[in-house]
Amino acid sequence: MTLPETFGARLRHAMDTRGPLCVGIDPHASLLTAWGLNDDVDGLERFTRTTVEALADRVAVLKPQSAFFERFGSRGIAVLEKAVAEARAAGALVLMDAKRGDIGSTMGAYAETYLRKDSPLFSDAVTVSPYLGFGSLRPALDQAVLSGCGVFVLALTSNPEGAEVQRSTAAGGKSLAQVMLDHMAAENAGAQPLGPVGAVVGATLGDAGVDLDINGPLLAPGIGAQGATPADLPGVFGAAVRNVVPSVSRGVLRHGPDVTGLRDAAARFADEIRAAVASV
Ligand SMILES: O=C(O)c1cc(=O)[nH]c(=O)n1[C@@H]1O[C@H](COP(=O)(O)O)[C@@H](O)[C@H]1O
Repeated sequence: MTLPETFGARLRHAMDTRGPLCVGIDPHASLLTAWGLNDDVDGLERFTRTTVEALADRVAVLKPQSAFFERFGSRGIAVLEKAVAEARAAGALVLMDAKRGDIGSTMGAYAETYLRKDSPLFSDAVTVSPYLGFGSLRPALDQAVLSGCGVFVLALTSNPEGAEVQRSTAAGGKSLAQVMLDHMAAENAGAQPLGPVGAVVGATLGDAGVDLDINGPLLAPGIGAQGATPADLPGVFGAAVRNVVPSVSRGVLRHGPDVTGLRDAAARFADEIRAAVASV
């Protein structure tokens, strides 16, 4: 059996050719209203279609946040399925932001949902939580490699409450987040140009204060609405900034529904990110 091209290779190519920006598709009720849409499935569908049409042919990654679709039940999931397929067809990598985490046998079902090629929600990568134990993620890690997909594992999240858990000291004296990052580095060892396991590290954190040398991508949410800026990236990530995929949701989406407004906002973030990375 020949394995598909790796996620790391596909992501690196997308970052090199399109720039590393990830735009999140987060159809908040308040954004639907601001776009002149109803907070219903039709509004969700128009919001999502407009965002995909505006951005899927130019940004490296689109990251739909599953909760905003799930809240409309099966019809919302249908909108999500269509968006994933259309975004991928237009050349964007789709990172499904589902933040799944469960015991390993259930994690296998999540892995099939997002990472098995014949699934209606098949995506290029998915976000997961390792805080049921890194080993509980094994089915997702294995399925990702089989499908040429990625898994983004929460390490240090952008919300202030995260530190209580993630900065706590694990057996052996390291922070819990560092233990998880060490597992990710082990998964990615030897992969070229990047391994399939990414870490999620908030751009809001100041100096991350952990070893981010995991040979994998680093998703950096928190830019825009949560207060971080692209100029903060070198301070948080240091030399690892070249592997960072900075992520913005509301900071771009608030410029819709005008397609040009969305594209210009994404281009401004992309320019600021390029300048910040070049400064390191
Ligand atoms: O995994 C994520 O994407 C994520 C991790 C994290 O630590 N913080 C974080 O904000 N996110 C997600 O990133 C998006 C941030 O949205 P904005 O604050 O509007 O840019 C939301 O969909 C969050 O769920």
